[in-house]
Parts: sequence; structure tokens; C-alpha cells
Amino acid sequence: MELLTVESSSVIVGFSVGQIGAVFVSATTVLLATLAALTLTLVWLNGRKSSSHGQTDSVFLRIKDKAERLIRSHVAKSAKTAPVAPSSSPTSQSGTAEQQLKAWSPPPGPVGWPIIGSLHLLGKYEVPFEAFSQLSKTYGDIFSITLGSTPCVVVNSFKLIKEVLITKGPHFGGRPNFIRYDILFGGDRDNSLALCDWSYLQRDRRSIARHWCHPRADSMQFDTLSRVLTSESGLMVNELSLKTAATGSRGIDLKTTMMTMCANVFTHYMCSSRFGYDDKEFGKVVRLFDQIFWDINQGYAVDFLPWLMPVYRRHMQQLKSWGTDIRQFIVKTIIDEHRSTMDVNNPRDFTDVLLNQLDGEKNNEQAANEDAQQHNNNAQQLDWNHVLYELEDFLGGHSAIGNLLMRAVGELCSSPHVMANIQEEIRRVTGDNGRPVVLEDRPNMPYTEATILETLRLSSSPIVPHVAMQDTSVAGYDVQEGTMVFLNNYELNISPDYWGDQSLTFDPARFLIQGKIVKPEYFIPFSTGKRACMGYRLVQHVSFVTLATLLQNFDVSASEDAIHLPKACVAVPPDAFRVVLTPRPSAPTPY
Ligand code: HEM
Repeated sequence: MELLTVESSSVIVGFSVGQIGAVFVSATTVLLATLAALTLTLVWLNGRKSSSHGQTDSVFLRIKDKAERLIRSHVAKSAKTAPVAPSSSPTSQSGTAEQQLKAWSPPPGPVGWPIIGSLHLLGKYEVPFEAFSQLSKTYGDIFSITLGSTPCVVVNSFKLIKEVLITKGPHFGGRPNFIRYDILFGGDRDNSLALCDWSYLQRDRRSIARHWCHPRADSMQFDTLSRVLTSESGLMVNELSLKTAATGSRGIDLKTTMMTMCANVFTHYMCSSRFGYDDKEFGKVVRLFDQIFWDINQGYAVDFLPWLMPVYRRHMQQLKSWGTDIRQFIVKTIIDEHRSTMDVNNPRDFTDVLLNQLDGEKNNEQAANEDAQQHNNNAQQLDWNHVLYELEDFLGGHSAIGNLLMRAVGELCSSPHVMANIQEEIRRVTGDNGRPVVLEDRPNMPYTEATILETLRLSSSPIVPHVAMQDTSVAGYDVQEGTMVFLNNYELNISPDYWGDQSLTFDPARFLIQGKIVKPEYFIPFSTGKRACMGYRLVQHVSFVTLATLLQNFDVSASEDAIHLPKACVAVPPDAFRVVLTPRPSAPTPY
């Protein structure tokens, strides 16, 4: 636990969970207090001047860098008296006494500073996951790190990630307590499916959505999705043809069209509603979803240093109003209409199914769960907020897919041979001047599928941090309740240890053996275990039809905009790069 106490003229400097004990420092009291005050003042002043919080964070981290040099000289002097951290390698310890010590020790890790912990170590890299990979070279596959005053553990290897997510999944079902998450979800992050702590309510919410998120090949949901995708992808092509004709070789804003298409797939499939490309209100909501998706994928110093909140006040107000505007739109255009027309015995779509829960309907399938008895004892009635936020969460899933597709397009602009391979595969399956691609073609188009997997691999979506909900252990090291656990998916996805020398090259063929998709077990872009992604099948289905339709109709190439694809992040900025679309002579007539 972090320990920071100010006692008249002395400061007790606490160390991160990886350290035992504390060092009493009286000579540095004034220095540390001054640095803290200076930091707060400068960050606050900068925040007032700057509207960009990325900028605020980098100034903050530069200040910390300067402060680090001052403090490091003090820590170096104190090191002689500081306790020694346990060995970095869990396997390097032997003997009964050492094993016992390990059994009661947290993982090793860097010494944190007062107030900011080891946040400064992350600021040196483009993404925190690079810092985690680097630190693992010193401390091993599992290490402790204190961020602000939050004790964290970083797990880098597939073996240990499995221990956290599967073997000890129930111990690690919590999510970080960031104020930002509360603000986004109506004041309580438990309203959100992805950001709540694990509970029976969460199990119910997951169970209700299962058929809609994982449509099986012979199900009514699959047929509906297939129909919706055919119709929406055709409309997307019409829209893109108009845009391309109007802008010529300067390139077009593909992202807005792609996001609108994906949003319509979701509202059409889950709510039986669709909106025109010229519908300004819908366009605004699609943009708000995208801005929230971008924000959720960023890390902010305030997440770990909540006392910085005044600096972020405007930003937080913005987040709150984005969420409110989206929910008002959903209630006005979707829920109100559904409530007035629904038949409880004949749910038309996912929205009806959710509203039925609100009205007290019980999902019979829940009773079939192995642990039905325990479940029933703990089942909770969904209230209005649960229904509204669950619908918002799932509709918001379209942003992840739209962003993933933009990343795929970005990659294709610099890998035209991959685009040519996909187009050849499309021709083989649908014929010359043949029919439009449909969802049912997916099993016959492994190269297109592999391109999506390769995009997922290189975007290396970081698995949302988990939090220990009880005292537990990983690799034999102690992990206390409340510890945040980062699973280094970035390391899993790009390390040459897993993917060979060319691990950073965009090469879909790495997922193909004799023309068939083969996914290594350590490839887990959607995570695994109790809290694994609920939308992964929708991602596969929607991204397949959208990407194949786009490339069936157009060649894609870079415009004069630079294409920067952020590391370890599915999201590309809301105002993304423009691309040039060149209509293909062999394009089919849409259905
Ligand atoms: C590019 C697309 C996507 C990627 C890479 C992705 C990845 C992930 C990951 C890594 C997690 C965290 C799992 C964990 O903490 O162990 C997650 C959670 C989740 N995802 Fe996705 N996801 C994507 C799209 C979607 C879509 C389209 C939906 C909904 C339709 C969705 C719904 C969810 C939900 C509800 C959770 C929270 C599950 C829980 O905490 O119980 N995701 N996703």
C-alpha cells in the first residue's frame, strides 16, 4: 500500500507494492512538498491555457521528468538503506525460506515516487504498453507498479494472462474506479457493461444479450444480420459513389461514411430503425459515439491523480453532455417508439427483448444455466437505467468496428498487394461482374478474414484493465484486493517471441495455413474468460461484409493526408485521414 504522510517537518515516503517498508526522510521534506506544489500549480496553469488534454499530460510528464532527476539523486542516496525487492524471476527462487517469502510478497517492481508513483516511467513512451514491455525486461513477466497512489500489477506473458483471466477470473472481475468512467455513464460506471465491476446483475445483462451478440449460423438473428448487412453495405456504396464523384482525386472523408454505415447496421439490427446519411441529428450522435470511443481509448493523468480534476473540469463536462445527448436521442427515436408498439409475446428485436426485461419478463434460458439455483437466488430485476445503458453500450459497439475498418484501410493504403489479394478472392467467390458480397461468403474468403485478424493484431487493443476483487495471487505473488491489473496484450501481439522477426509487418498470410485460418492460442484480441468481449462475432461479421464490399467496388489509396495509426489502440482520431476511392469497372450492381 502507498504510504504518504506529512508530519510537521518530516515526510514518510511510501514505496510501491513491490517494496517492503519505508524510508524516513526528513531532509527532503521541503523539496518534495515544493515539487508537489509546483507541479500542481504548473499543471493547473497549463490546463487553463491549453484546450488539449494530451498537451496538458505531456507538459505534466515533462515537469515530472525534471522532478525525477532531483528526486533520483535523493533516492540513490537512500537506496543503501532501502530494502531489497524480491527476485524478478518467479522461478529463480528456491528453498523453503525463499518460497515462503515469495508466498507473502507482492511482485517486484520499480520504486514509485510520492504522489505520482511511477507515472513518469510511462510518459517516456508513445503508449504505456511499451513501457510495460520494457519494464518486464528488468522485473520479469509480472511486476508491480504504483500509478498515482493506485497499486497495479502488470502481467506480460500468455501463461500469466491466462491465470488472471481464466484460472482466477472470478478474483479479477473488477474494473478501474476512474472518475471519467462514472462521468461517462450517468454518474455510475456500474451502468456500463464494460466498465462495471463483476456482479450477478452483470451476468444477467450478458446473458440477455447473448443471442444478439453471437448470432449462430442457422438463427433468426443471423438471417436478420445478413439481410441488414446486404442492404446497408449497398447504401454505403451509393453514398461513397456520390462523395467520390464530388471530390475527385482530393480524397474523401471515408470515416464519417463508414461510421454511419456501421451505426445503421447496429440500429437496424438491434432496433429495427435506420437513419439517412443526410440525417443531421443521427450524424451528430454517430460523431459523439466516436468521440467517446476515442476518449475511452486514451489514458489521462487524472485517472490516477484525481486531485488534477479541476484541470479537466471542462473536458469532463463535455463527456457528460456527450453521453446525455446520445441517451436522449436513443430514448426519443428508438425506445419511445418501441414502447408504444411492442407486443410482449412477440419481441421484434433486441430492443424489445430488453424492454421485456424491464416489464418483468423472465428469460427462460437463464433457468437452464448449470448454476440456476444460485443464479436465481441472486438474480436482479433490470431497471430503466440498466435497459437504457445496455442498449447504449451495444449500439456504441459500432464505433469499435468503424475504427477497426479505418485502421484496415490505413494499412491497405501502404500494402496494395494485400488489397489485390482480397479483390482476387472476391472475384473468385462472386464471379466477374458478379453479385455483391454477402455474409454467407465469409467462410469462403479466408484471406479477407485474415486481413481483419491482422488489423486486430497490429492495433493490439489493450484489454481493459481488471481489478482484484479479493486478496489473491498470481504466479505465487501476493495481489491485494483493489489492485489494478494490466494485461499486456500489446506484448502478446507484436513480440517477435510470438510472431517471429517480421512481427511488425502487416501480413495477413501469417493467419493462413494451406488456405485455412489458423489463430494461435495466444492471439486474444477480444480477451478470454468471464469478461471477454461480447461483440466479437459482430465485429467479425460486420467488418467482413463492409471491407469486402468496399474493396469490391473501389480501389483505395492514400490521399495527401499522412496516415498515422496510433499504437496499441483500435481507435483512430475522430477527424481521421482522407483517402482516395477509385471506382472499379468490375463492381457489381448492388442488390
Ligand atoms: C474492434 C472491435 C473490438 C475489440 C478489439 C474489442 C475488444 C474487447 C476487449 C479486449 C474487451 C475487454 C475484455 C476483458 O476485460 O477481459 C472487451 C469488452 C467488451 N466488449 Fe468488445 N471489442 C470490440 C468490439 C465490440 C463490440 C462491437 C461490442 C458490442 C456490440 C463489444 C462489446 C463489449 C462488451 C459489452 C465488453 C465488456 C464485457 C464485460 O466486461 O463483461 N465489443 N472488448
